[in-house]
Amino acid sequence: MLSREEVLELLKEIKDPFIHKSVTVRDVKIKEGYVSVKVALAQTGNAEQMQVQQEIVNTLKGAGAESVGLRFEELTQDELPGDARQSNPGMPPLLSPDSKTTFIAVASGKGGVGKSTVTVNLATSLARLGKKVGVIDADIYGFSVPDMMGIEERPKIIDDKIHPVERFGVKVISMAFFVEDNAPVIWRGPMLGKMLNNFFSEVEWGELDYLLLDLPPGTGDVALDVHTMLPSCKEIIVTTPHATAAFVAARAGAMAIKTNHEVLGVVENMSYFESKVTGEKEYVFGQGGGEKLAEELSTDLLGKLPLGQPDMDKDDFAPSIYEQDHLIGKRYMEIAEKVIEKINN
Ligand SMILES: Nc1ncnc2c1ncn2[C@@H]1O[C@H](COP(=O)(O)OP(=O)(O)OP(=O)(O)O)[C@@H](O)[C@H]1O
Repeated sequence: MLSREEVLELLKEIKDPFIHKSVTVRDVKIKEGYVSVKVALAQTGNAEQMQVQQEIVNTLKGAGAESVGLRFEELTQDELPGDARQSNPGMPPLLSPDSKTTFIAVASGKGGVGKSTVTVNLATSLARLGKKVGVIDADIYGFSVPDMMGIEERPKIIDDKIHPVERFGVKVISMAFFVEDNAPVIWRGPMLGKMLNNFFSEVEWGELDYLLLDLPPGTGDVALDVHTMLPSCKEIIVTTPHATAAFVAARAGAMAIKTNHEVLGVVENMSYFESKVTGEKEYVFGQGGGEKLAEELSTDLLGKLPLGQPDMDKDDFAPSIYEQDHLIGKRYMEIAEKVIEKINN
């Protein structure tokens, strides 16, 4: 089994690509065959981080680690050599005023209401309608998009640019690509914004009609960063039909409105359960939340989605993507059409 000293010795061989010195190791934990390290780099959230990540995993596994957990943070300004301080990268083309991409943030008041499910299915439906679509999985506390879409590969790095993974015609970048082994990630406040900014500047998105962002639930740092970083972002708020859920979601909507983001509409998820045998609908989580929220935010209810799972026996299965001919898949197509219409008008 590797010792802490051996791990530190091995990591000395790995260089921080920006300052050309050994990477700064903040923490090493070893538990049986599992080695977890926390590393600080001059910059993160970019192609170079992914390369360092790969080097560390290969080195530690080569030396006998069974699995490797990695966490990254950035060196402080004081730790950086003078010439590396305060670099100002300028505005990425995707964010420039003549960018043709419409940003759509998908938000919710609380977790577990289906925000990520709505994001990936709306993205897939927009792609099915012939649009060029990207997704940023910015839900740092529960980056679930790759699993939901059945993505197993990692983005490729070509000429220092990260090329998103494409699935169902949707280009995907996820926080999950920047950690190994599902290690829990604890991001400090300012890093989140930087990471997001890098997702715009370091990723080769190509031309996009729509870029959807799966935000963390609630009205925390990342949600706020998105609001300030993307002044013309549109928003979709997801809620369940329960009155309390709608009440909490109203806060996310209020934040969008306060920062001048147009709320495209509300999606009510888990609206009811429909019996396949009798066709009877049961309103398991209550009723009326979506309507109430839409009214409160002076926007439209874009659709109501019943409870249901994708068909497991289909080809090209992904755990959370409904097929185009699935009852719920059809609902998503209708929502996607409404979204396009609302944006064009
Ligand atoms: N209409 C639905 N019918 C059945 N299950 C659903 C439906 N929508 C979502 N789910 C399931 O509910 C769970 C939560 O969904 P999801 O992860 O999309 O929520 P979330 O709001 O993004 O949560 P978090 O922010 O905590 O990641 C998942 O297991 C998902 O598969």
